[in-house]
Amino acid sequence: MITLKEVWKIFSPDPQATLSAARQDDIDGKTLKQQSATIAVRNVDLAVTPGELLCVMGLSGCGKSTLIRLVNRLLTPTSGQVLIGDSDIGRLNTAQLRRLRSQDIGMVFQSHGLIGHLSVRDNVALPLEIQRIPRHQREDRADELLQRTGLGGLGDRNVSSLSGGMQQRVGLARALAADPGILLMDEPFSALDPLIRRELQDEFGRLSRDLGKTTLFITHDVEEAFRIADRVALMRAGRIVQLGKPQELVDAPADDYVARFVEPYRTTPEQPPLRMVQ
Ligand SMILES: Nc1ncnc2c1ncn2[C@@H]1O[C@H](COP(=O)(O)OP(=O)(O)OP(=O)(O)O)[C@@H](O)[C@H]1O
Repeated sequence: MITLKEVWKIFSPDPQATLSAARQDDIDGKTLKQQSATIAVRNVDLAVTPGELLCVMGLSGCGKSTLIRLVNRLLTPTSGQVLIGDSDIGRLNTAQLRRLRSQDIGMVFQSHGLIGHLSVRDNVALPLEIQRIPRHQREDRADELLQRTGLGGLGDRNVSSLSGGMQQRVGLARALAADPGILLMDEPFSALDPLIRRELQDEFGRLSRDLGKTTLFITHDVEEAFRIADRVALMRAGRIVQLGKPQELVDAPADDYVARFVEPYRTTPEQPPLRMVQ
């Protein structure tokens, strides 16, 4: 459903020159710095299968946000291909790209980008308004989604009067409004306090599966990834160092870095397995 093939994203005054040096392993960190170059995504292959919830996790600066922005073509790869279904999104024209973003992909970010002076219902219905769906139809759809996301009856409220957790629910309802097959979630729950965050993680995991969405979910939080993901990809310095089910990373970490990341989930005879490890 979402496929990345040998994708590189390089921020540099001369990305192609940096790319050819990096491909030959002919550039070190010091030179990159001197050239003000960053290899944000380094030769990534990744396939998110239909209906799967795949978490990309890693520390700050490892390339997670760059990766997700390549999937909705907010960024274009320096090299490589991004496919949605069979379609290479690098080849879409402006109208096709607009359709992809408004109908095929729903997005939720940490800063949800809701429109403060609109009601909750109008915020959720916005993607449908852009598609010129008649008012009563889009309001019915918004109310249905508000119900599903635990906000039933709040449609008339001003969105800025809601708590952070509730606003994130509105962002999710809005992302679902056009019934996209794909959800892109970039640290959607990071700003919330731990209790609300866990509640939303559980609800989101259920909802995403019930609705059969294909989800790419970015997080720096291993606990979050292990709680909701079917599979996780651990990124380090632009590379995916391991991709697998949470338990596979725990049982067979690819290297010391992965082992350190999943350390809290390794079991010892005194320590029973944690519930969230699937
Ligand atoms: N537009 C840009 N121009 C130059 N460098 C960039 C740009 N965007 C990202 N980078 C660099 O690319 C690398 C990866 O950044 P990215 O934001 O993808 O990481 P991240 O894992 O999402 O981090 P965070 O969790 O802090 O957002 C970082 O070194 C960042 O400074």
